[in-house]
Amino acid sequence: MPATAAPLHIRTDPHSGRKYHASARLPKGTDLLGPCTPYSYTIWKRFRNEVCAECWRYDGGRRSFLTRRDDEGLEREVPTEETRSQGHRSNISAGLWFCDNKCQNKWIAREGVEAVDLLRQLESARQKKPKPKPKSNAGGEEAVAEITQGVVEQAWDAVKAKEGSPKEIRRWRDLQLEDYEADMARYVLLALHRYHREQCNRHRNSPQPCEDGPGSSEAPAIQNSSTTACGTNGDYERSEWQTFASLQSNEMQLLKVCPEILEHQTRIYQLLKARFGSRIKAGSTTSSSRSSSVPAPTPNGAQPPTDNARAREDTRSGGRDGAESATDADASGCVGPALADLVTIDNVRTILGVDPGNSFGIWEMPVMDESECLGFAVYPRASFFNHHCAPNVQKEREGRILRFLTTCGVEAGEELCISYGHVESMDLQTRRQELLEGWYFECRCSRCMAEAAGYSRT
Ligand SMILES: C[S@@+](CC[C@H](N)C(=O)[O-])C[C@H]1O[C@@H](n2cnc3c(N)ncnc32)[C@H](O)[C@@H]1O
Repeated sequence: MPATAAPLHIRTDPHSGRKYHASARLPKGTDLLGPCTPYSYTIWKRFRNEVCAECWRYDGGRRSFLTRRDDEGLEREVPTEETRSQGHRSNISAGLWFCDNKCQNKWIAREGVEAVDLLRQLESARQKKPKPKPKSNAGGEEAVAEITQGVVEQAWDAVKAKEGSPKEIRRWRDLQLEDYEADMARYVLLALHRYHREQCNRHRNSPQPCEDGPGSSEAPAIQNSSTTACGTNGDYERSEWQTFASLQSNEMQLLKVCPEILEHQTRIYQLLKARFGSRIKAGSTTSSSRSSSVPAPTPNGAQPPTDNARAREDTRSGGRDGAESATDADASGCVGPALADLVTIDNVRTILGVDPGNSFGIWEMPVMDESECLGFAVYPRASFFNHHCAPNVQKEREGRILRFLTTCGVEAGEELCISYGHVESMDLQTRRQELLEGWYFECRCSRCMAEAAGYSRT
């Protein structure tokens, strides 16, 4: 195999979707994707003060190694009137703790310093005291309403119908999110912010909308054998959003099991829309477009396209409902579509729908039965690995980086699979049940198929 050839490629199967296969014979220990970094993540509130936001170090609850907080110690511009009016308050923490300034600088270099302000604004909407849970009925079990696709669409249509109303936007801006909602809202906001930065970089690097790139086809091209498939440096040059948004949505599967999450999801959207996605200013009665009527020049001096020339992008390449993209400079100096344009119901549903079934738990290391789950993260290209109950690939976490290594020699054409959970030692029925409940699919790996065929003959 030539040194630059990709060790794996994607094939699609009618039963289990996209999956990786070996492009050539691979020895044990082959690094399949290179170092993968997450597109977005969240650390649960409970662990926020005990985990480094960059390297995810966790020391059993001790926090003496965490010496930096948010953007503390960094030279920052004084917040503008605009950021202040949007809720920036210096006494509100963004909920980021770092081992040291190295970790802090790394996080800020990747996410952008404005991400700290965004998280601060979000944290100001976190409920200070959790509301007492409503008392359950006599049997102790809450009645769970049946949920259908129609019910879900109706709920979102009702939200959509109200989002043009300044009165509703003012009400949504004042929503106080429960911890689960605020933690999920952080994951959504970081994904939107990253997508925004990708868009800005594309505009900066090419004035024409970019049609190609590794994520634009259904099966992303894996360019290089071991160093850049997931990428650490060039992440923003290629549109990883397209890969992220193409991941299988498990929205309905999750809501069928936990119907109460629908209300959490709509509240998350309402808050994000009101605080980050609305052109309606608090106190105004009309919806206005981007405030400046004079478009800012692009960095190369050219005038950006006028409103009429604004490109409408397809949703899978720019949001499922095709957010209209503005191309003037925003408050952070970013040239390209505004973050506000990306806060759409379809984008938020896409992001929330990707978590169940695709995200990787951030487990306390070394992973043992009693390890804490500190949060979760989505690594778009890594999510194309299918599950096998006798996997030939194992994942290794080093800080926030995941690597995928073959555990044995693999023949050309053979499928490359990881294990989604610790199900290998269970019997067929228990394994299948676990995977159905935790990951929403009936396992059709060769081990399960062979065992099932054996059982059906006896
Ligand atoms: C993380 S995704 C893997 C990528 C997925 N195949 C795709 O096309 O996006 C998990 C989904 O892949 C499918 N899948 C993964 N492993 C499978 C297996 N062993 N048997 C059946 N379906 C599987 C299921 O639909 C599952 O919900």
